[in-house]
Amino acid sequence: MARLTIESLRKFFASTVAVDDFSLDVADGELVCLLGPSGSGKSTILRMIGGFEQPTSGAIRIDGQDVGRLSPDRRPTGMVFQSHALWSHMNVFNNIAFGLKLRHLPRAEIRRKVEAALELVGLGGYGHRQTFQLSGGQQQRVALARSLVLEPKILLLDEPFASLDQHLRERLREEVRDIQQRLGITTLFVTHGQDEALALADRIVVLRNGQCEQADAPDVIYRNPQTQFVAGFIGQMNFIAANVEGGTFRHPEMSVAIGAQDGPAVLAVRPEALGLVAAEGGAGVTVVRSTDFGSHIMVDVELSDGTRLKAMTSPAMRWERGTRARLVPSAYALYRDNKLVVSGTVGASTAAPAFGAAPLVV
Ligand SMILES: Nc1ncnc2c1ncn2[C@@H]1O[C@H](COP(=O)(O)OP(=O)(O)OP(=O)(O)O)[C@@H](O)[C@H]1O
Repeated sequence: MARLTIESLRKFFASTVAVDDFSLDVADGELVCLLGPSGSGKSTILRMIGGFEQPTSGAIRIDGQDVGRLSPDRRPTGMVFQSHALWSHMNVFNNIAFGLKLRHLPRAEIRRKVEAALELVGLGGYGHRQTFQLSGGQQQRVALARSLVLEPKILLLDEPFASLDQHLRERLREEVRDIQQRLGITTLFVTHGQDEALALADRIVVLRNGQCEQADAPDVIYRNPQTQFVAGFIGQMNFIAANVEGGTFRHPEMSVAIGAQDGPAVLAVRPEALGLVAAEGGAGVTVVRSTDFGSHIMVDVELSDGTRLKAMTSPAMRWERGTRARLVPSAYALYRDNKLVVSGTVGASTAAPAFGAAPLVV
């Protein structure tokens, strides 16, 4: 087990700022997911930790030791890439044994460690296979075993399952979580997939333009997003732009007493916190689509200004296209210039936003 500390990391590629003043502390045995859109700097951060890219500035410490000047093979890190890059001229055993042979371990010990690693990734008895005889998922398992057999202090996973189909990806991520917990290995996992991050992580770091937007436990990221970007990036979110006037967010179809300063703002409401009631006399919003997911129905509605929103309703209610409805939000967050101003539940008094203290946006 090991602790990873990243201090003010920066990486420029000519005029491109890939990583911009990024700091992070990862505790012993913690699994942190780096999540963000394409080009937000996730892989570059991982590659700098693994030693495959030199930082422009900043420090990377593992258990307090600055590893910045060490080559990848001298760092206590193991990295698994999206493309497994197994050596095709070697069988599975030799692929996994390669790093141990470089360390000149006795043959019996190499055999014991390789077999243990194969068992760990569910490939016991596959040592003699050639890599082309393996499925994509099995090849990624070998890549994982090849890293784990070297007993790294820090495991770095760069979208390791991105090339696999959804079903296999879900299965392998459960297995990785299981192995990671059994070994208690400190892990950084890069992913595009919010579901993957929500399912796997002890903590999610949401990146944007090389900077950290928010680093928190998955439930906090989902329920209490501190920026409009995070609110829109994780899960489904409705955004409505309007003015706050006299302490009330005023949109023709949705007014919420909000206790924020007057001025333009964006109200965010999750579909599960947006209720619909039938509107009388042609007032309200218009139902444009209703999709039955079995456990719930997702109703798309259109506001008078053309804004489309999603409301999650119970299967007991049917909403035909063209029906008029009134919006009843139960929880919201208000953002201004990307920053959270206030969040709350409708009808309850609104509190100043503070981690843990602010009402949840559900
Ligand atoms: N070797 C390189 N040379 C020049 N620019 C690079 C290089 N590697 C990355 N970049 C740039 O740095 C930025 C961050 O890239 P990075 O690959 O870290 O993003 P990412 O979040 O991992 O993206 P993706 O999800 O698409 O893999 C991007 O603008 C990218 O074009």
